[in-house]
Amino acid sequence: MAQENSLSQSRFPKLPLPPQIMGSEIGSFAYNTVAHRLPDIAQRVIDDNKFPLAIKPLQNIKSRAGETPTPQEFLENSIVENLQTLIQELPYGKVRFLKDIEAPDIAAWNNYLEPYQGNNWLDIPWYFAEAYFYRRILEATNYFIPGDWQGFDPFENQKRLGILTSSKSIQALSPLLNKWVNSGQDSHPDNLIALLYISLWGNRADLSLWPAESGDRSSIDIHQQKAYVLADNTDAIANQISRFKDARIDFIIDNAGFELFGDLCLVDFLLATNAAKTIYLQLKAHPTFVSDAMIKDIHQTIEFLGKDSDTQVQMLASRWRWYIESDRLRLCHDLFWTSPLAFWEMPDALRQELSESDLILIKGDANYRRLLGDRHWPFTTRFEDIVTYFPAPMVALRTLKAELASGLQLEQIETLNREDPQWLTNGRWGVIQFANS
Ligand SMILES: O=P(O)(O)OC[C@@]1(O)O[C@H](CO)[C@@H](O)[C@@H]1O
Repeated sequence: MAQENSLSQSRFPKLPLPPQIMGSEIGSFAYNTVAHRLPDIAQRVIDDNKFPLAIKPLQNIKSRAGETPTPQEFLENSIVENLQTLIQELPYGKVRFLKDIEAPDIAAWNNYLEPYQGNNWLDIPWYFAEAYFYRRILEATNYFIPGDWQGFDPFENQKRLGILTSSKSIQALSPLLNKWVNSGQDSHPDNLIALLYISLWGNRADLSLWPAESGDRSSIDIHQQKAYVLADNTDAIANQISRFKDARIDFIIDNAGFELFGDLCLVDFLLATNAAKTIYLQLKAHPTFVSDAMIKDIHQTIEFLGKDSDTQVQMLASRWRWYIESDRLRLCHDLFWTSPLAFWEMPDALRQELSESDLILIKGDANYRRLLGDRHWPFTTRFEDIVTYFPAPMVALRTLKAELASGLQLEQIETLNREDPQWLTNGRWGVIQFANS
């Protein structure tokens, strides 16, 4: 039941674009991320993995003023030294072209980087700096280069710990989900709404902000959290989905770990009630933003759940495995999802594909930032007025972890500024916004 989603609509926002968020905004969360959080994340990559020590001390490359390591020098150098060089570059070093010429995205990335040559990490758009940073982590660890570390996920340990620390919540949720799924069609819309909240609050367990070792962030009281949803379109969303039969739904996934478990619970319900005939999970083509999920993370999560001691968890895992085997749950990845581009810069082929969807669910803070082009929109700007360019009806489920927002009321903003000054970045608040353009 694919509605004809018009592609003829403008593929760019209709509203004039406000300025981009820049790391150079001293005192901002963007500045703190580029100057402090990203170096810490790179250091954690070193600490979390047993990379080989320096094969050959980094040639005193810095003496060749303005030059950067050749691909061979990079290969001869150790992964640890590459990561340490990256740490030293942040934030006043110059951004440079990527060197891992074997990578499938090298031409695209070096095209993105062209206009920023000579800039330091603060003088480029914030989202660009983050996406580039995570791509530089893969260059440093030889992710795309044939050899011992090709295809190695440098965040694997963090992701694994992320799900291990959520076992109690997984075992608490599984019987509930199995009951709702087995009640099938006459399952009450309240169950769907509860699953939207579970998906939303799973986004709090974001490993780029809170390393897995900082403990279980998954145990939350869903309905008690309603008060923390600043824009809540769940009723309209449930109403729309209640009219679906055998629809196509796309889910632009965010993080692995407990967040992914919550997202797959929502997927399970949509498939079991036949609201959706097929669900496409849009996943990352390579590791990024520490915990962002790839196809392998889906398989590993289901495998992990299948080995749980609790039969309710085992039951749900076998059902999820069956959805994949019966092609009702399709795992897709695309290099656009790891690119630094705003969502309105999506390639035509991907845009065409997504236009076939009856509803697109979009998870997480980084994706929300890309929906808005990571720009300084007034927080009262209507969300649906910004995302008019999107090729299908969509729902954003986001906990606020960046200084950007839309669709809020002025009095809300004033109250939040007074009562919780860190409300934009502490992950305590969320939005569930629906744009049915
Ligand atoms: O997309 P997610 O996982 O919800 O959050 C990712 C993210 O919030 O992590 C950092 C912390 O704010 C931001 O730089 C980035 O937007």
